[in-house]
Amino acid sequence: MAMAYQQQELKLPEMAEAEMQLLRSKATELLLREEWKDAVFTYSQFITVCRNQTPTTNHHLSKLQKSLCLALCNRAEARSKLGNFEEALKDCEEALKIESTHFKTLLCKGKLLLNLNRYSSALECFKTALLDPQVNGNSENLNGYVEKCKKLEHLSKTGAFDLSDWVLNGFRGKSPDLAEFIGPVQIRRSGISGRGLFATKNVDSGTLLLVTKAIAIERGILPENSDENAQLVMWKNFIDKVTDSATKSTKTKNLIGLLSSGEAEEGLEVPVMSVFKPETEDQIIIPNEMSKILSVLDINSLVEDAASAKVLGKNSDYYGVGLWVLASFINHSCSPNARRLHIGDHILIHASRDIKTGEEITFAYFDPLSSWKDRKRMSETWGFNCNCKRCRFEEQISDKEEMKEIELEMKGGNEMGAAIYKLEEGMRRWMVRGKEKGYLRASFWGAYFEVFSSEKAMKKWGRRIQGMEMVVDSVVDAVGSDERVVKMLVERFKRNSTNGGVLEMERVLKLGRGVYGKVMKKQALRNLIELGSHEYGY
Ligand SMILES: C[S@@+](CC[C@H](N)C(=O)[O-])C[C@H]1O[C@@H](n2cnc3c(N)ncnc32)[C@H](O)[C@@H]1O
Repeated sequence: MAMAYQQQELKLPEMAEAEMQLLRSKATELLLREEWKDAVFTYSQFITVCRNQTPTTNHHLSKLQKSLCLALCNRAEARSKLGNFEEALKDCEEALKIESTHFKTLLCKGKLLLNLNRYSSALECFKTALLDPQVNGNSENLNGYVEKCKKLEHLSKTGAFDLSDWVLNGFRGKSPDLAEFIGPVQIRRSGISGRGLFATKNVDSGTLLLVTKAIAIERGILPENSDENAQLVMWKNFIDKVTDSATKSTKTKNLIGLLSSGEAEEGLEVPVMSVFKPETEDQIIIPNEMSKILSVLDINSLVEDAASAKVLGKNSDYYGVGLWVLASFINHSCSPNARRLHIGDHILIHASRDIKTGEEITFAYFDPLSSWKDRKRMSETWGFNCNCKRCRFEEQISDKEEMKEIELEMKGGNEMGAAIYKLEEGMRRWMVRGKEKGYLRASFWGAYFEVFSSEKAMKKWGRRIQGMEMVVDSVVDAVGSDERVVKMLVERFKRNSTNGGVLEMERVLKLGRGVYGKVMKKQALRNLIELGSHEYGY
């Protein structure tokens, strides 16, 4: 009996060693074959066997630790390929506890942190890795990462993005480096509904307010005649993606837990801005609200190619739906002061006109250049009744008999010049002043556009209606910059290029900054405006 025990004692480490050897080869092969799930499973088995070993000598201990460190690092690699960044990060941290300068782990951890937008921590990792003597062959690659981290960290602090080269290259080549950025904004309780985003300082049109990466996006090409089924499939895939991200990351789950599900918004917590910063450790503790995920997505998902949005670098059949957490705190207004730009998985929100400290930042969930009745219908589809200043004013005025006649005339496709003339006259008699004129003109923008772009109509009505520049100014004052308004100015600019061209171009560029943001130089902006002017028409 004693003999058998002794034999077993002697054999145990060897058996374990053999088992480890087997698991190691299997896991390496799976890793090479990019079978990430199975690789994670096999490395986990290896790690358990390795941890259960009792080292017999110091040499044995050091051998076991080396094996454990490498296995943790490889499991991290496989987990990161599966998008399981948090778990992968934990593996890296454990591996680095064993060997604080393990080159491969430092590289893996750096890339993970970069993916999680934690630029300064990623930079630390890459810098430490650079100190490794075995770096030689890899130094160029590593220096590239160091530079990228420095650049992104700078961008995340300053918001000094420049998309000029990419735009000027016709969106070809490498897409621009984008970092998460929180500008002069703060979440507060809103007079519109629940919480909203507010400006913490005066900003002018085009100023970048925030840049944030999507939790998940589902994209596809949806031709105009595609059936509802195709949209439903996309929506289901999108829900799966969000759920998957939330399952893999506690932070993501907690952030989603902050979002409104459309009910009892007044009672919702007002989060501090630091929870949205990628470097902030997980600090929100919220009960698991995943059961509400469907309504949260219903209320907060954004379609990339919607009103108040531009998608850069994609074709026109393209359709994408996504969830951007911080942008989800922005309420709707029919008289909005911000717009969004979609580039890759990032959303960039910028002021579409000048905004004052303390003012709520809003964008339009649906087209602000549409009539009050159409907007009312769209806001009901969204599940709320828009009660913004513009809607309140237009609701009142919609009772006037004359207004009803004007609407009918415009709908009937009658002479738009006559209808506009009637509207302008009406506004004079009803003593409509200031911004309110812009509200009504924005509501009937299609008609103004038709008249201002037709030489025949202008010959007949031009003298009797307000000048185009005044109309443009008042519309921009009411709803912020819009590419359709810019388009009209561009066309006029082309017609009158010999007459005051420079000033007009400056004006177009100013409005262009409201549409695309101050994220590119003049020439690139000009190109975009030119592209935009081919895109829209009535
Ligand atoms: C994306 S969330 C905006 C942030 C939300 N207020 C919160 O507290 O989380 C969209 C929801 O906000 C509310 N909302 C946004 N704009 C509104 C408006 N103009 N009027 C009324 N409710 C609005 C609606 O409940 C809508 O479903």
